[in-house]
Amino acid sequence: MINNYVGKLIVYTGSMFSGKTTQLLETLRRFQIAGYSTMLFKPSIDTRYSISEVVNHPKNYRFSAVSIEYIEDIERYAENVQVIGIDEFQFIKSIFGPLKTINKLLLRDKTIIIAGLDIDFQGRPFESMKEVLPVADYVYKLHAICVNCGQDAWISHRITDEGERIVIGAEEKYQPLCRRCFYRVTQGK
Ligand SMILES: Nc1ncnc2c1ncn2[C@@H]1O[C@H](COP(=O)(O)OP(=O)(O)O)[C@@H](O)[C@H]1O
Ligand SMILES: Cc1cn([C@H]2C[C@H](O)[C@@H](COP(=O)(O)O)O2)c(=O)[nH]c1=O
Ligand SMILES: [Zn+2]
Repeated sequence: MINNYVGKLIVYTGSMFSGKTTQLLETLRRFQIAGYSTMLFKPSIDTRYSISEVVNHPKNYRFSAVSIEYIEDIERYAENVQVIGIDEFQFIKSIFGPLKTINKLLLRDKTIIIAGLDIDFQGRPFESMKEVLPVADYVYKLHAICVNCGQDAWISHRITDEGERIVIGAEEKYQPLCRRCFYRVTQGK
């Protein structure tokens, strides 16, 4: 097979439960079927469901993954890899800014598929996602279903009283809500 799909940046974003991880794993699987070598990375703080795998919420997709703290770590692992997946991109730290490494890898003809939250539980954009979204070749904004009204969800509403920005969890801590339901629930509007 001729592997001529190279050097593209693909981003899946949206709230929790919108299908970002499922799409990322399905896209990686398709590249594997097409004969490309792949490697998946995730932030080391994300220990939800599995330490050595990325697993989607319904647990019907799983994929072996390497835990990293910094985006710069990828260069060490991915020298001979054609397609790189990165889950929970919003939590991957960087020394020189995420674009430096991303651009370097793209210029080495590696295709990169990112899945990450666009905004946090208060609606503030995640900085690293703000950097990659405008420079991506393909951006897919996905939507969960608002658990209150069934519209497209916009935000991952935290239902515990934890105030820190990073709190790892799933449905026991977060609910996808549309904008209207979020403001009604949080500000009584
Ligand atoms: N409110 C919801 N809206 C849509 N999907 C939901 C919802 N709650 C649970 N799910 C499940 O979550 C899946 C998406 O999981 P996943 O791909 O891990 O999402 P993400 O990575 O965006 O959090 C859906 O296919 C569905 O089975
Ligand atoms: C909104 C929000 C989420 N998180 C955490 C919760 C989960 O562990 C991940 C998101 O996972 P998913 O695959 O997108 O469902 O992020 C957080 O720490 N802070 C937040 O504001
Ligand atoms: Zn709603």
